[in-house]
Amino acid sequence: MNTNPDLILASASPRRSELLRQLGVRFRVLTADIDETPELNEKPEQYVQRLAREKAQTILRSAQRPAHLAVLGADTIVVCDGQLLGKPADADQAAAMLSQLSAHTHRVLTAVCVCNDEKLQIRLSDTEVTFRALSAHDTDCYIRSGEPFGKAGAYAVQGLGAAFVTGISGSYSGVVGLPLFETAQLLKEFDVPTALDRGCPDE
Ligand SMILES: Cc1cn([C@H]2C[C@H](O)[C@@H](COP(=O)(O)OP(=O)(O)OP(=O)(O)O)O2)c(=O)[nH]c1=O
Repeated sequence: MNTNPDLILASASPRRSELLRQLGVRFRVLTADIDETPELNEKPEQYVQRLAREKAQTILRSAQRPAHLAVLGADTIVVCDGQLLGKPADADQAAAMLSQLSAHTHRVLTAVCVCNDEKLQIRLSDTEVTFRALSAHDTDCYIRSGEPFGKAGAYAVQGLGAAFVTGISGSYSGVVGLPLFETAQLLKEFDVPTALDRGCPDE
């Protein structure tokens, strides 16, 4: 959706592009590479919102951005037993994350930030996800599928990982990486049209 975009999506995540397309937003992707190291004593809610803001602001300040366009950045983390789980660096980390999630309820936090030259707004989506107990065979096969990599908490609810999920309370799209209710609200505040605002969806 590159012709006459109404928004810049500051994300390399194919899931975020897919979800934004679901709203019928006309956007262009520019990716922001930021340092994702948590600060000392930073709470998960603060961390995820800071990262979403930094992703959006990095692109807002970049020379590549067409001056009039608002920018959207987002970040997703998993919090289990008070511990923050990001994207696993390797198979061992993925196995450790999955064993932590097994037979537990965890939270998935996704922050969305939209900004332009005048203002910046952030929304936070907080969803509870419950996993069934995972066997060593489940974990091994799942890691070999490759799906855990590039995903916060080492799973994808929109993929094979759905077989582990017994329940969700909150925003499904937030777990996948972009909470669409909150996103649509933010876009309205920035006068970025969705297909609903245009009166009919893009074909
Ligand atoms: C929990 C969960 C996460 N994820 C993904 C969403 C995000 O892409 C990823 C979390 O990593 P993020 O650091 O939030 O995003 P990203 O590195 O993929 O992309 P960018 O920083 O360029 O925006 O985990 C799923 O796809 N499904 C899930 O069920």
